[in-house]
Amino acid sequence: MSTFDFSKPIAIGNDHAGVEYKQAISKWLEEKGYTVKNFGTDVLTSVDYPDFAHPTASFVESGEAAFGILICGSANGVAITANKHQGIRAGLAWDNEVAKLIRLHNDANVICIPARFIAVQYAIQIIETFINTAFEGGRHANRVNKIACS
Ligand SMILES: O=C(CO)[C@H](O)[C@H](O)[C@H](O)COP(=O)(O)O
Repeated sequence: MSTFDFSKPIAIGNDHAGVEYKQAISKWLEEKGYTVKNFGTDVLTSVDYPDFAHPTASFVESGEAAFGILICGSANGVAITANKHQGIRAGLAWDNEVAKLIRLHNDANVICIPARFIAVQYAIQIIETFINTAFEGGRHANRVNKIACS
């Protein structure tokens, strides 16, 4: 069961390593009836991932998105960048189990996909798992509430 508000768009951002994955993921999401807002580059020319991860994260942080998807080569650059935003909990997901855990335990609102390490169809499966998993709360809520630093 998803707890995301799909009256809002899904924000998606990527660098040059994530262009093709962004296109395939966006197509799949739109075919499923979701609205996607693109903050990523659409060309393969080398770019700097923070220029795309920050705007994506800002849109999620402002409450305008259901959640965010970020894609780069290893997913680390975009995850590190997004997690600089106070309202963002960005989790790196390379398989279904981890995608489930970043929702169940961490209430992640951004999923970061490593395009150079997993197949595109598997990336789509991972995102489907993320969408269909709700935060478990309980002991995890105490921990999530302690993440923010002043
Ligand atoms: O930032 C990253 C790793 O932390 C991303 O994987 C980038 O996509 C990667 O660094 C880009 O590398 P490139 O050699 O400039 O294509």
